[in-house]
Amino acid sequence: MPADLLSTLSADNYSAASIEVLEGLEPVRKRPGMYIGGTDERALHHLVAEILDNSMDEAVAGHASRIEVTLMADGSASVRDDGRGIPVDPHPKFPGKSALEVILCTLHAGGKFSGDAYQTSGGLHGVGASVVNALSDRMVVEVARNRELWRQSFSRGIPQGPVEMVGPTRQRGGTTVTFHPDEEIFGHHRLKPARMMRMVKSKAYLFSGVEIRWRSEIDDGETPAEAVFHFPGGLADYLAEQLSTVSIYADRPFAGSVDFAEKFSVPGKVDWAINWTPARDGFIQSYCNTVPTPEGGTHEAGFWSAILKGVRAYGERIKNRKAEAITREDLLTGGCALVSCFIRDPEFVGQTKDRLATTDAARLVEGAVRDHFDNWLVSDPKSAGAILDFLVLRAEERLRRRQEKETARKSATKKLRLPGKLVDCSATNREGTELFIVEGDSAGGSAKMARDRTKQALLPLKGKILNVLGAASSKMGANQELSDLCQALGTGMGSRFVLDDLRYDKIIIMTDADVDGAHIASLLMTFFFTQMRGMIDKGHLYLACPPLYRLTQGAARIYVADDAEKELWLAKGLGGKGKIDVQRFKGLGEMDAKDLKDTTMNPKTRKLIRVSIDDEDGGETGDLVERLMGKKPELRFQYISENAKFVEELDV
Ligand SMILES: Nc1ncnc2c1ncn2[C@@H]1O[C@H](COP(=O)(O)OP(=O)(O)OP(=O)(O)O)[C@@H](O)[C@H]1O
Repeated sequence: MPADLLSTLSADNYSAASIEVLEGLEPVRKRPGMYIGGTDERALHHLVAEILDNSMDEAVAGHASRIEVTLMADGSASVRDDGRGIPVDPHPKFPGKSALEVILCTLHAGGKFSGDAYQTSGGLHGVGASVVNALSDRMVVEVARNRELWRQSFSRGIPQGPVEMVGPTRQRGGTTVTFHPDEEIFGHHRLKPARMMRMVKSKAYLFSGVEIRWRSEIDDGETPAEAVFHFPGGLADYLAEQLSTVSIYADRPFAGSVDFAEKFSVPGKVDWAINWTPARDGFIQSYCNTVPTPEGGTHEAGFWSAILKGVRAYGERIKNRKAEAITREDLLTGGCALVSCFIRDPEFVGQTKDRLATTDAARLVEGAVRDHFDNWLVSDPKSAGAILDFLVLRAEERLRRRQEKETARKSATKKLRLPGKLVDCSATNREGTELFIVEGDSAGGSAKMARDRTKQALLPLKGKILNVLGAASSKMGANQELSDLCQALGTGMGSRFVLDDLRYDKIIIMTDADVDGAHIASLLMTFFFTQMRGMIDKGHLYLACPPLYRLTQGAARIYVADDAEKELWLAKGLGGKGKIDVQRFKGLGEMDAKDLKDTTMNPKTRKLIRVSIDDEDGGETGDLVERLMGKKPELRFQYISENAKFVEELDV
């Protein structure tokens, strides 16, 4: 919504009384996204990570060696460790409250701030356990200390009584946290055995000093009900498992572990493993203090820097001048790496800790890995030579492509047989360009007027495209709409897909805000997911979010996305004079060019959703696409019955 409008709308009723102060754990329930990144399935599993990370911190600190994680039949999760046990004695600063209650019911309460109780911990904000407590309708914490068992129960962050001594126990120490995620927050999402077990297993790989026992009372038909994870081989084993089905360049990966105390006189260490394969795109999975950092950060930067310098130096050593051209981008093509560092006082971006920001981590990791890598390359000239040749080839390919691309767009537009209905943009290179795939010719009309002709291109599609799941490739090739789409994108599909040939930066699916529109968008996403997966992985695919209503009251005008938002504004008023006029857009074609531009196309005012696949996905997305879009109606039916609650909420 334009900013001037916003300000006129609510100037009158904004006063001191509008300023609320949320108390206790209230802010967590009000804005869960701020603490766990949303309320979706990923966020739900993040609750388990928070509790498991606490037990891992106990293990890494040398106080626990066994952790048990259980997914229970009622959807609760329980994490038990044999560590020191959360302190239960009265807290000196909160009279009448135990340390346990303070930890569970107060944000920013914890034992990891000073570094005395834990040297290198994944926890640092003192928030995790209380957030899980706030977002669970039931939580029970049991603590064994000095052979006494203590227990306290909570509901939605509120203690259901004080901590009580239940009786003697044979356990010397330990903590068991059992929680049931609140459906008010997470709706129909449930903890999934496969996803939980993957998380548990990866933790065991990250710290060989721990044994993690997994148990699930929920049977998903594929995940074992019980398993014990203990990996003395650490990351090298983890990488070998991940690359077990592809050919690799080095028989044994470049793997190792360096204690920072020995080299730099600071606490902490780094473990790593890397190998190259010609068979798939590379990846890096990084961790800091056993917390996954899917967005990377300084430890990853330090690692790549060591590898890059090592590869170039080795090239120089064996007089292969071409190695100078290798860049970090080339390392990642086929380079599969795991990096896990342990440092004191890590600085992460956000509570979900997706990226490490500690500057020093880059220096420490680079310094630790570099010498080892040089030695490894020299000690195994066969693997080193093969990897160097592979990387030089990748660098040459990249340079050739870049050269081609510099002249490409212009000549490609001439050379390529572009589909007649493509309304192309005039920019000569890809940067900043967008292709809107629009539903129907009429929508194409107003979009044509609304677009920025230098950067925004349009491809109107007629009706529904072919559902590619289960369709023979000959049928796909013969389908006019799909072949237009491929030509416009310039990339080829399936095994012939080449991401570098993509002619636009962003591909934006723009369909009506109704059921048909959603169906067309899902057919297109299925097509991209199965035939042009790299486009999604590299973040080029987006969904436009056209509004459903336009509300006008005198001079005030706003666009809203759905009925709930409409009702809200109808009740509140827009701040203009007279009656509120409601216009429902039945389709994009009904919007005039200005409406479409302001709400959906202008990069300054629109909202876009980026289509992405969860890093920890492990095939779940493919599975779901197959169930929903595949040829077997019984799978679709099964999904709908299992998720009936969700489906009831759909606007059909
Ligand atoms: N399993 C456990 N064993 C021993 N102490 C624990 C355990 N779980 C939690 N604690 C104590 O409770 C404190 C608070 O935990 P909480 O998860 O709220 O925050 P944190 O781990 O300090 O930081 P973060 O918010 O980054 O996770 C910890 O710092 C630790 O002192």
